[in-house]
Amino acid sequence: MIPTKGKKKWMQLPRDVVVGPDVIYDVKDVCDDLKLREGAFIVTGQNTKKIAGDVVFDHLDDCGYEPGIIVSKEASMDDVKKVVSEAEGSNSRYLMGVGSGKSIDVAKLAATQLDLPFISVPTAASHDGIVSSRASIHDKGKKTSIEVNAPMAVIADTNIISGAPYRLLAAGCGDIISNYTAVLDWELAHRLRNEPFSEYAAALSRMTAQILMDSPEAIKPELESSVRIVVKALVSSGVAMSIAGSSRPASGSEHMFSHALDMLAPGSALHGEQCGVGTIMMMYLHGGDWKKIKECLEIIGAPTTAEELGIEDKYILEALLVAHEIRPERYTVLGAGLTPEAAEKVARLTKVIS
Ligand SMILES: NC(=O)C1=CN([C@@H]2O[C@H](COP(=O)(O)OP(=O)(O)OC[C@H]3O[C@@H](n4cnc5c(N)ncnc54)[C@H](OP(=O)(O)O)[C@@H]3O)[C@@H](O)[C@H]2O)C=CC1
Ligand SMILES: O=C(CO)COP(=O)(O)O
Ligand SMILES: [Zn+2]
Repeated sequence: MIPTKGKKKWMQLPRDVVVGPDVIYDVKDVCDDLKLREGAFIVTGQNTKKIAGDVVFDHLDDCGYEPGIIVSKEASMDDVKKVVSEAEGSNSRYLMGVGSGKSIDVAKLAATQLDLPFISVPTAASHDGIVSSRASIHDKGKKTSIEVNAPMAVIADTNIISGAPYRLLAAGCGDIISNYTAVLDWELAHRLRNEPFSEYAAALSRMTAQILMDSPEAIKPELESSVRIVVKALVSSGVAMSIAGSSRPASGSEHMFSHALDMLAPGSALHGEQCGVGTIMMMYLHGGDWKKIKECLEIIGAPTTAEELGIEDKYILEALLVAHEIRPERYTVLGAGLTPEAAEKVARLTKVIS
């Protein structure tokens, strides 16, 4: 991983970002460009194996690159260990995460532990983890966000991503829109706690959310152009995080709320969906235009209520109460925590709960 001590600034960015229809067949060219040939090890998911994992495997196999493949079921430390052991056993020289957020995170962390290059091949544009230098992994009953090496390349086939359930793309939009409150929280921490702040990272992150907010009607199901907009925005968010050297520009109080929900009501809603709903409420707390956020998510077709998330009201309220404890070192608008009355007020006023 990159050394970050002292005044040194070391930004880790992907070298190749390939976005477009059928770019999955460019995988060999990308590997060649990175001087990675034999010894690919593919980490894929149960559903995404057929959709993309096998395609990448066959393509590299036909080229004589002798790939290996493993199916990961969950983003857990156990799965990471399995991947590390199999990749070591087969003398793999680089890893590829081909699938959704789970497979990409497992491959990303395994590659970092093995000190091997990593290529991200997302089958859905559901959050900016497809390009970031973080991996969210379950360990000992808790989900932790771990710093890892950024992907050497991102190959986002817009045909494959258009074929994914629309819900995943709408979730990706929620993750992008959440940049607004993340940056507001960061500015607050800079003013109140003198936390280091990067104007460039903040501006890029805010602009990325703004582009989406300016034309939410451009995001529609099964439209290649919509996928292209969202993928580019997710890459841009990832770059903002790389410039900052942390997830600060894209993860604030709304992400803490989402992380709290992951613990209280696991498996109910997608990361980006929860972040979108969190953004509505955190924008209210910031005194900003939360109605515009809600309206934009509604146009896209992303959830804006507890019911649409499939989460009971009581978990929304509990998550609001514990969110500030998720990452105490990251100061946000939640400060030292909301009172139960304040939590209920924000959730009701924004119509997240009824
Ligand atoms: N590293 C980071 O910076 C970040 C990581 N995360 C983490 O990522 C994970 C969530 O990722 P997310 O992608 O939202 O959800 P999941 O990884 O849970 O994937 C959702 C489902 O969609 C399926 N799927 C994906 N692509 C397609 C497709 N093209 N067609 C049909 N089905 C498809 C997956 O299948 P399959 O079973 O094959 O995977 C899976 O069943 C969480 O663990 C979260 O903590 C979230 C944000 C940032
Ligand atoms: O999801 C992220 C940014 O969108 C990553 O943020 P975390 O550091 O909170 O995991
Ligand atoms: Zn996120």
